[in-house]
Amino acid sequence: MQILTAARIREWDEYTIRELPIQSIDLMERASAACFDWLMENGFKQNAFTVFCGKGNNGGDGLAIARMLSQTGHAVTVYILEFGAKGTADFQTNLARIHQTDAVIKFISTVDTLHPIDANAIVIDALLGTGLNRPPDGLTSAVVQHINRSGNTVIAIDIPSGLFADKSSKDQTAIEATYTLSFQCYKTAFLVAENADRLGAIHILDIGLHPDYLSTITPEYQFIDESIVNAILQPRKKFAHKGNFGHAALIAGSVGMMGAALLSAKACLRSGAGKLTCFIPRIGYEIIQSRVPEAMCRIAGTDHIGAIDSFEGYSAIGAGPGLGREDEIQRMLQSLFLQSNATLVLDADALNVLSGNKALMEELPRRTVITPHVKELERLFGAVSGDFERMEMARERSKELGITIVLKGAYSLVATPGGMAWFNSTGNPGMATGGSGDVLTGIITGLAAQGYIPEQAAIAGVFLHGLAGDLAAAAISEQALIASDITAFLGDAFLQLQESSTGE
Ligand SMILES: NC(=O)C1=CN([C@@H]2O[C@H](COP(=O)(O)OP(=O)(O)OC[C@H]3O[C@@H](n4cnc5c(N)ncnc54)[C@H](OP(=O)(O)O)[C@@H]3O)[C@@H](O)[C@H]2O)[C@H](O)CC1
Ligand SMILES: [K+]
Repeated sequence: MQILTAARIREWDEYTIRELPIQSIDLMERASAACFDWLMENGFKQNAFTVFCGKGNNGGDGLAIARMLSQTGHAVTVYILEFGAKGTADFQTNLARIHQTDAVIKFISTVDTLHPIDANAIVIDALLGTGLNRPPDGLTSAVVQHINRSGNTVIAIDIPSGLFADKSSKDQTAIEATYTLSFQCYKTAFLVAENADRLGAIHILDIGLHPDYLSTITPEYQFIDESIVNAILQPRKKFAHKGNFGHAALIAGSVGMMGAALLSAKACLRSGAGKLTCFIPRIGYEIIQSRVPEAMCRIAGTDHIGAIDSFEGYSAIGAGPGLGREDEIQRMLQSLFLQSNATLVLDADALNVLSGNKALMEELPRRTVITPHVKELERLFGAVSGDFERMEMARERSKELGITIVLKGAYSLVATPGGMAWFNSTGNPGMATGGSGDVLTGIITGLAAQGYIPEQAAIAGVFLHGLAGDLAAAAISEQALIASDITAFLGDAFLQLQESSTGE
């Protein structure tokens, strides 16, 4: 699924009106009917409604929905936010149409005309949509706060009023919706943590915008879905041998942190790598040898990793889980960057070492994937004011350094050197648990070892990681999920992908 900016959505609207063709008012009718149908199919058949409308097309949608509700016997009160200016043409048409119904229509022109909302009514928020061009203030802000304070169920049309579709709305007054019914595609605003309290449950409604438009644009953001991952992953050939699937290496673990190495190693093997060598300190030798018999072990250092003589012979090397931050580790990473031709996957302490020595960043090979969480990204590249700036920073640094950046979060973002950014669509809060990141490092390393280029390994890796987590949560709950369950369900994740590609 595409994630489009407000400007792109407007273009898509115009393209549909021109090419389908369809009249603008009929497109509004379709959008409104999709909302009305959703309300009828999702438990709101018996309710009374209070509909708040602005005078743009979002308000036009609100009026059309109100008409449909009134015509089907619902008690409907409509409040129109009135600044004296005329509404859009489609708003005006729908205003004329709603006068033919029993809906009660009232205007809000001052704060004094704000009346308590009927406690039993479902509130429809159609004040402002993707046409928002400044933070709400004055009367608009007062109406938004009035709705938020009511405690009623609030259903936002297209986007909670007061939220920008594609930039930060932090500290701005905005509707806190229970549900958001949005048209056709995700907006970036739906994917950032800073808006979490405003969006409620999001439902994307198909309003039949012309699909051909999408082939005329390169969107800034995309969702990673099954079809994208299936296009990346290749089936294993009948006469293949383990040499065809690469040799992965993991540099991980230290005293007290061998679990991180273990989690990465198992996930790496379960991702299909042909062979795996683990570079570990002596302290972890028996642990890895007995718990992951499929992996080979090379000892480097005693309590933590020390010098490694050769990085040759590996198609991908993952470094970071449970490493520690000793000076020797910094020297080891420096020689890794200089000597290895493999795809590198850097996480956790490898990133902390990089943050402590920014000069080392200049030496990062271009075939590197880094997998920071929010704090690690800021330690690497500097503080930001919010989620949107952070995403932009990931994109910029990815282009500048020529590396792939996986910014981990509820919707992990994969920023690629070509300037594209991909949001992951799988995963759940149960995965916010120790070791989950180590599993991801193992998966991406395992995929890269098989010859997938860094950005493909990152895109397929985050998707598989999230999907395995979703399957694990479905089986044992989000609460009980631990990182090794993600690895345990990787097989089911691969099977689900295969089924979706063969249409079984
Ligand atoms: N393709 C689709 O998805 C369809 C979307 N539809 C609906 O249309 C809206 C977008 O409608 P639009 O008329 O472009 O914009 P809005 O209704 O969001 O806003 C209208 C005007 O409001 C003014 N504005 C902007 N910011 C503020 C603010 N902070 N306070 C007060 N007023 C504000 C601004 O006008 P100004 O002259 O005052 O600058 C806006 O122009 C979309 O969200 C969908 O709901 C179609 O119905 C179907 C297809
Ligand atoms: K709205």
